Amino acid sequence: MPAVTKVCCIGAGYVGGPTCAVIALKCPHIKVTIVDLNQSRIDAWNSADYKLPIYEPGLEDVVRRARGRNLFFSTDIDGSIQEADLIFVSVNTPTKKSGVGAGFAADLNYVESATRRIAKVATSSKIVVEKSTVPCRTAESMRIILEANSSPNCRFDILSNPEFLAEGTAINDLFKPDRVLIGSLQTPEGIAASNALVEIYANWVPKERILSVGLWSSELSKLAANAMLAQRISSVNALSAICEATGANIDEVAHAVGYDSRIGPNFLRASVGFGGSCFQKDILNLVYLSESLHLPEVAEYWKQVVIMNEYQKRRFSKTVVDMLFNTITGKRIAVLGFAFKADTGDTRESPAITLVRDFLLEKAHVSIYDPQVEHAQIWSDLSEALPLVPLPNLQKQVHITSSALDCCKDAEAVVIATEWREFREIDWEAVYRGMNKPAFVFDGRLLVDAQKLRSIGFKVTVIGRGEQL
Ligand SMILES: NC(=O)C1=CN([C@@H]2O[C@H](COP(=O)(O)OP(=O)(O)OC[C@H]3O[C@@H](n4cnc5c(N)ncnc54)[C@H](O)[C@@H]3O)[C@@H](O)[C@H]2O)C=CC1
Ligand SMILES: O=C(O)[C@H]1O[C@H](OP(=O)(O)OP(=O)(O)OC[C@H]2O[C@@H](n3ccc(=O)[nH]c3=O)[C@H](O)[C@@H]2O)[C@H](O)[C@@H](O)[C@@H]1O
Repeated sequence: MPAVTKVCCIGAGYVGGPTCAVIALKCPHIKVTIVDLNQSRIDAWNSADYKLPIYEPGLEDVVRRARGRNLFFSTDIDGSIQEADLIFVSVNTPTKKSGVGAGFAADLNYVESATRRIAKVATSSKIVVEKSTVPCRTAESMRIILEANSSPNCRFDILSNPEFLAEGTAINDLFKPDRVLIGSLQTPEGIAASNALVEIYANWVPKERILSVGLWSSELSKLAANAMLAQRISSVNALSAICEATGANIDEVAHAVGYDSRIGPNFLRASVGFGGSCFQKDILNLVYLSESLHLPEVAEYWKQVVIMNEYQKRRFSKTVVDMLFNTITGKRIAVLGFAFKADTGDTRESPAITLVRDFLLEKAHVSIYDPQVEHAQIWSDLSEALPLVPLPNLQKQVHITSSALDCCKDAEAVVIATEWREFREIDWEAVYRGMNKPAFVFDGRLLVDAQKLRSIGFKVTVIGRGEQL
């Protein structure tokens, strides 16, 4: 099989954009075109002042170095498919909202329409790479669609190459991945296609970190990795509830447990709950897969990870109400952070949305500050979370500010929902002066120095710490 010289990536989102921008940077001999149906997203990727559609540390530098050289962003999907030797399908795979499997199964509509587009317009053979996270055996459906619709002189080899980057550290994760996973059919053609993709990554990833496996193992490994990561967080969050009830300290417990080299220290940070577009969706996907395979005990096991996460969010918002003398009606609650984690402007499944919704249902006034999230995104998320509340009513109850200090002014309580570093460094004495008394801080991210805040006068509650106030 000849070496790949032209790559197309369908889907210019959080994964397609950074992943293929890095491929372009590291492989100057390959032309990479990232395409999307969404014109405004492509315009943002092409913007002269590099106001890119996603915030990701280091991304702008990568795009500056490669864009116009061998990296292009376009809405000419057909043209880009036609010229490419290898096509990444990197479209969204959200949880289905209706029909069979609603609330659990992945909605494969976008994957299917991208696949059908490839089949329709391709005039030469292609390697088609599943980059999106998909249920096990999706590659089989893609193959059937491609073979049934393509012209006779086109051959399609399908690979699975799931992405493991985390938002906020995407560029570093892509530069130095723990591993690159490539799944293929174990036929001579499948292995040749896999080798062609290995050659691309080998431009910067050590070969021993590029793992070649079977197609179905690759698809399942991605769901498994996310499920096991989320499981760690739900485990530590379950323990945080025990800590609060017993006087133990979750930091100390996680540290002690993580010291065991078999367990390891990472991803044991108690929080107000995990968010992000993937953990919940991928676990629900695994639950659905298990149920479809008539494995109800396995399905129940994984479902519990999501149930625990919902419990943690509810538990936290209840603590706020309980501590504020069992009512927050008419009180102002300042929510610091709206993104699902620090260093991203992404709010998908952010725990902050659930917290704000809970506070609004308790008839509180809520101020929100996040250094990266667009105000329009916050309104859209809250409108979706409270579909029965018209936007003008929402706007009477919610106030979005452009600084942490403004956000906290006249509040009864500050709730830390995202671990932005700047929240640790704000002038807490000034915050205290501007608040109603008693002034409460609820730290859902183990971020602040509780003792220091207490010495200023705050009443501080930290997730997973037995000692309160
Ligand atoms: N966000 C993340 O950190 C990670 C996401 N993933 C997986 O990667 C996949 C993509 O996720 P994101 O990039 O976050 O989604 P996204 O929603 O940010 O981007 C997907 C893009 O695909 C475009 N699109 C959809 N159908 C199309 C079509 N037929 N033709 C052209 N463009 C089309 C959409 O307009 C959108 O811009 C998902 O399966 C996700 O589970 C995997 C690892 C990390
Ligand atoms: O498939 C995906 O989309 C990606 O999902 C996660 O990446 P991401 O969601 O971007 O971010 P994480 O750092 O994993 O954080 C997820 C959530 O868990 C929370 N978290 C993380 C770690 C921790 O110890 N505690 C904790 O509460 C974060 O605050 C955040 O809300 C995985 O880490 C990636 O490997 C994977 O590629």
